Parts: sequence; C-alpha cells; structure tokens
Amino acid sequence: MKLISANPLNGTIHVPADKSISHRSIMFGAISEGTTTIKNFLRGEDCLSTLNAFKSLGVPITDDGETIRVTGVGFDGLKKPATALDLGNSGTTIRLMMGILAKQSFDTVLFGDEYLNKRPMNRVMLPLNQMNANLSGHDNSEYPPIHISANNQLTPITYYMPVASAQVKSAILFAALQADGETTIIEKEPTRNHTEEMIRQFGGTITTDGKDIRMTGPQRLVGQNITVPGDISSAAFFLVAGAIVPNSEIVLKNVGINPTRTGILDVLKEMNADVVISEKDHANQSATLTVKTSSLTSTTISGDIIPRLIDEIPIIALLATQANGQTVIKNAEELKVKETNRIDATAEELRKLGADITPTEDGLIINGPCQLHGGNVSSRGDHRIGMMLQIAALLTDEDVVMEKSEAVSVSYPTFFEDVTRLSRGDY
Ligand SMILES: O=C(O)C1=C[C@@H](OP(=O)(O)O)[C@@H](O)[C@H](O)C1
Ligand SMILES: C=C(OP(=O)(O)O)C(=O)O
Repeated sequence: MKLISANPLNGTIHVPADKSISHRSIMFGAISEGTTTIKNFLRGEDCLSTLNAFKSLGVPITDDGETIRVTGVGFDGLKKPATALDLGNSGTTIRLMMGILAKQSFDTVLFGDEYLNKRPMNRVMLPLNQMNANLSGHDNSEYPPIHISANNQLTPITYYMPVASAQVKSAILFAALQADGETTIIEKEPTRNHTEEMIRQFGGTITTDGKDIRMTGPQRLVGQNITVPGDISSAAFFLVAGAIVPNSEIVLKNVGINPTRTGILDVLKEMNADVVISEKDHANQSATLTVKTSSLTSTTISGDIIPRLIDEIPIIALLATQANGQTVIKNAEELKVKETNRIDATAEELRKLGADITPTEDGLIINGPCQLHGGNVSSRGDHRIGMMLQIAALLTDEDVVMEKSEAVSVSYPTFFEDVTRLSRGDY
C-alpha cells in the first residue's frame, strides 16, 4: 500500500475505544452475575477475538451495533467449547483467559496466529501452576497452543512479579478471584490498573498500595453498565503527528487518561510539545487533547515510566527523530516480546526512511532532527509498527510503500480513513 505522504493533519477526531478496557468488559461481564452492557466497545480484531472466545464458552453475547450485551454466567457457568479457541493476534486475550479458565471442569486449548504462537507464556503459566492450575505449552515449550487441564481447586499465592506486565498481573487476579484465601502480588513496577479498577466496579474487593496488591477469594461479581473511553495508545499516533508534521493542529476527543497509561503525555511535555488537556471527565477518566506542531527537544526515557508508555515506544521513537539532540530509551526489553521485536522493527524500518536510530539491548538511541525520505517498509504484521510508519510518511514528499498494512485492524480498523480525513483538513 502507498502511504499518504507530505501532509499536515488538521481537524477533530474521536479516537477508537480502549483495547485493554474493551477486552476486560467482555471478560468481567461473562464471569459476573446479571447483565453487562458495553457502549463504545472496540470492534478491532483483538477485542473481537475475546468476544468470540466467550461466545464459544457458552456466554450469551449480543451486539445491536451500538451496545454489546453480555449475560453473565459466573465462573461456574462457562461451558466446554466445541473446539480449541483461536485468539488471533491478541496477547491480552490469551494471557487473561489462562487465569479465567484455570479452574474449570473441562480442558481448553488456546492458540493464535503466527505472531501470538511465538510469544512467551511461562510468565503466566508459572504463577498459575503455583496456584495449582495445570497449564502447559506446545511440546513442552512455553508457546501456544496452551493446554489448560480441568481443575477443581486454586490456592492463593504471594507472587513477586519478575516482569512489569499488566497481563501477568491480571491473569493471576482472575485466578485469585476463584482461589480460597488471600493472594498478594508485588509488582516490579506499577502497570496499567484496569483489572483492579474493574474488580471494584463489578462489586469486588481488592486492596492496592503502591506496588502491593491484595485480594481474597472467592468473590462473586455483578454485571455493570460500561462506557469505554478512547484509547490513549491509539491517540498517541495523532498526538505525535500533530507535534511533528509541520502546520498540524489536531483535537482528540474522549481520550482515556488513566494515570497508569499517560506516560506519553509526560514525554511530550518533557520534549516541549504543545499539548493542551481540556474537558476532563473525571468519572470516565477521559479528556480532550489538542496538539499543535512545535520545536522539540530530546529526552531520556527509562525506569518506571516505561510500563506507562510501553505500547507507545515505536511512535515515541519517531517523535524523537524530529527532536533536537539525542533521545535515549532504556529498560524497555519487554518490547522484544510483543507482536514483533519492536526494538528491532522500529529501528530497522525507520532506518529505511533515513532515520538516525540505533537499537540497544533494552531500547533505542535516536539522533534528531532528521529529514526522512521515501522507501519500501513493512509493518511486519505489527499494528503499532504499521501506524507509526504511516505517520513517518507524512514527513516526506517522496513515496513510502508499506507491506502488511492490514495489521492496523488489530487495534484501529479506521486508522487510514482517519489519516485521510485529517490530511484533507476535514473537521
Ligand atoms: O493488560 C493489557 O491490556 C496490556 C498490557 C501490556 O502488555 P504486558 O502486560 O505484556 O506488558 C500491553 O503491552 C498490551 O498492549 C495490553
Ligand atoms: C502488545 C499489544 O497487545 P497484546 O499484547 O494484547 O497483543 C499491543 O496492543 O501493542
């Protein structure tokens, strides 16, 4: 696909719904009692994988195009699926479902596409097996297909997280909701807290104190009415486009601003970007963000901000190519086990467009500002790499041609339409 090049972006957009919250809305709806309604559900491929998996587990789910209605069956009401569950590209779905399915009267098999089947699962299987679950990977490996054996008891644990991962934390919490007694999780660094927040929202009890999380099971949850806010990880592409593409001004409506997700706003501020936050809706943790092109300075990004912007690092790397000076990103080794190795993918694809960017063991070093040029690139099947490369193409008047552009549908199916509309200055 030939990408849109050499264009400012101007106008207003409603970024798509939050992917992490959309997944969890279906999951919590399914394991609760009573009905859950979900408005503004993300109909991207990853969240549809979650929706279809729970339908296969016998959960009644309807969609009238506006509202998704989940009739909760409780942990005890899930039914043996007719076949192994195909979870597509979605790491969040497979890992959280391992916790949900760790105590069922039937076996389940979970697998995904060529990318998901190469992502590490020991990080979830080890703590769950310590809780008396029985999970194993394909051919004694840690990779999918993952086999979950029938099991009628889970025991609580105290678990020091070896990696900063909301998916691992969430899988343990779903298991802990079904275990008899108190589970304690000590995070390496704080990660997104949507699971903890939704346990409370669905009527459960959980204590959080910095990196310590405690919860006593078993708990019964009750269905809720959810409106999903926009995804700051999707907004990130337009926040960066607005900051670096000359003569741009973009208004982003209804962007989720849960503080465990807003590392990118801290980085933009630090780099001198012109971003204004307005219309804060405290109940829904959302706001309007307005971004205008400005002159940027380099920065260092490391330590406990990394989990607060983990999915934004590819687009932050592009931002850094347009900033004055050297930007260093450290402690981001988790990027190596995403849909692709995002350290290598970001560096290698941006170098094809002329960026001065070097991969390191745990991050990237970027020198700017740098005039990008045309070239042939690939998303490598990774939605976030694909979207980052389209924003990069806006910085050159030469042709940029990208392979595997369809990957963007995983989290942002209307991404190219939104770029087209903003490049025409449509309000
Ligand atoms: O819990 C979640 O919804 C997610 C957690 C993060 O993964 P890790 O837990 O592997 O860091 C993130 O990269 C992913 O896009 C969504
Ligand atoms: C890593 C991501 O998602 P997941 O782990 O759910 O595949 C992502 O959306 O960038």
